[in-house]
Amino acid sequence: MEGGMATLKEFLKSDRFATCAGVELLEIKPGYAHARMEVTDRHLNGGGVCQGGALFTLADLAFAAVANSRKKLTLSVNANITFLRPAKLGYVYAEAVEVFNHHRIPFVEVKITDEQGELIAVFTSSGYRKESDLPVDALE
Ligand SMILES: CC(C)(COP(=O)(O)OP(=O)(O)OC[C@H]1O[C@@H](n2cnc3c(N)ncnc32)[C@H](O)[C@@H]1OP(=O)(O)O)[C@@H](O)C(=O)NCCC(=O)NCCSC(=O)Cc1ccccc1
Repeated sequence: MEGGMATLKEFLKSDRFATCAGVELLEIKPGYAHARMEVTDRHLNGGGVCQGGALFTLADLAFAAVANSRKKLTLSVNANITFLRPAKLGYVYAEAVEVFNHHRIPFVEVKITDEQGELIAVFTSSGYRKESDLPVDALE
């Protein structure tokens, strides 16, 4: 990011691993974020379904968006994912909600669904919110 102030969406584009995996942030509001990723051939594991780490990466960026939507730098200190159904080729969506907006240790839940709206995975994470302000002036 050049010249200081930008949006949180632009700030998070510097997460090149997630960007390379095809993760796109669709919406960020205070306490809420929506993201998607297209599952392509390169996301598949040996079993022919979307690799778990790819789904984790989608959830991780959605976590980053919602946890940082308060404009204070917030990093994940633990994360858990439960895979409920296999994801096949096509879009998967992540809806992230800050369930507990604690000033220091917020808690976030991310639900991943497929194009049919079927629940694919649930990710939960606690963040650590630092005092430092993010160099952003808007969310999107
Ligand atoms: C940021 C912070 C959590 C805190 O930093 P500071 O404020 O400088 O403070 P300090 O490090 O001194 O810690 C204070 C105290 O807390 C303790 N403690 C720490 N963790 C734990 C624990 N899990 N469990 C128990 N205790 C823990 C620590 O030992 C210390 O204890 P002490 O006072 O000596 O007794 C730092 O430890 C860190 O970077 N951790 C790795 C986070 C990371 O890499 N996450 C993944 C990537 S981010 C992501 O996924 C999303 C994203 C993307 C893009 C943008 C944004 C987000």
